[in-house]
Amino acid sequence: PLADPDPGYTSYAELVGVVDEVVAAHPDIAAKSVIGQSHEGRDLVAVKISDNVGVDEDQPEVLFVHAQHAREHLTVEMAVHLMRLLTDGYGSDPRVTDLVDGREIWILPNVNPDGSEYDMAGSTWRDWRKNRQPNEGSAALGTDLNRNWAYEWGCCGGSSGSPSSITYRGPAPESAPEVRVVADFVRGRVVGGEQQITTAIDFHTYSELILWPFGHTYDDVTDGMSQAEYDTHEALGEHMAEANGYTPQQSSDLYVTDGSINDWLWGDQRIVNFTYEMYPRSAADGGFYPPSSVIERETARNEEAVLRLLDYADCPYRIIGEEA
Ligand SMILES: NS(=O)(=O)N[C@@H](CCC(=O)O)C(=O)O
Ligand SMILES: [Zn+2]
Repeated sequence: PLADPDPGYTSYAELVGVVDEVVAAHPDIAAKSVIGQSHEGRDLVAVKISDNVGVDEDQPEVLFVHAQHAREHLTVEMAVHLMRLLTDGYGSDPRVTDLVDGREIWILPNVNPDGSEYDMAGSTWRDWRKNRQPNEGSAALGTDLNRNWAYEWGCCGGSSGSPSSITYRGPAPESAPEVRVVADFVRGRVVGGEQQITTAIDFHTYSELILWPFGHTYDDVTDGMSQAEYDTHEALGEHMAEANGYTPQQSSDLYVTDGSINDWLWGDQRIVNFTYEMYPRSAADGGFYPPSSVIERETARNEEAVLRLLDYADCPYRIIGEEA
């Protein structure tokens, strides 16, 4: 971009370059695929990391989603960090090697590239959150991707019907091409009638939280969430929070959301999943725009927590001593 509010953050072009570099350096365990396009036509990329990466092996799959919200740029840096952790560590770090051998890991490093690019195109940050899709009958642009998912969409006052709102849910579930593409990718991981993805993290900023479903209700246990399933989310959330110092809680303890990825991944696909709200804890420490000098520290901070999710990916219910 002509200007750049903080060159330490990774632009979309730089991100594609990093993906190509990682895949070229580790062709046996890393592969890039394009799963679709954003509204403005940018490729939505998926990086698969696993041994025999070109073969769909019968192994538990884990999904990492980054940058649903444009201004949350630290989440793209988290994706870059994870790509490097899981490839550079292979063959040298025994824990990383075992996890890459025994799982198929999918990193979607930026699912809202139009928004990310718009937010960093000027000499100052633009505070953009949504995608860049026009809204019929309105001058206001953008859908909030994290209100556009097709489980209990718009059910509960956890989103807005107004195109100008930053939590605009869109005119219909999956009306945002970026959501449709990612949802189709996840549905595509149902093989022989079974969803191969067992666990997932959707990265956001900020507040330093680990959130689990549901967001659309304050109830722990409800239709689609048994006590054992809730306890599994809570125990795994707490286990990860011990590693990174974030605060673990149900998503609706923060505020009610509807149409979020959390609720769809669990409610529709039965994927045990979490939203990470990364650094900082408060606006006083930079809010959505901490200086790029914190990137290394605040991405490395999540290594152990992510590895703990990968540990349990074969059977998340093991954490409460159950089979499934
Ligand atoms: N990253 S953020 O937008 O500040 N918070 C997320 C929280 C996600 C959730 O509660 O599930 C959101 O409102 O979509
Ligand atoms: Zn967010």
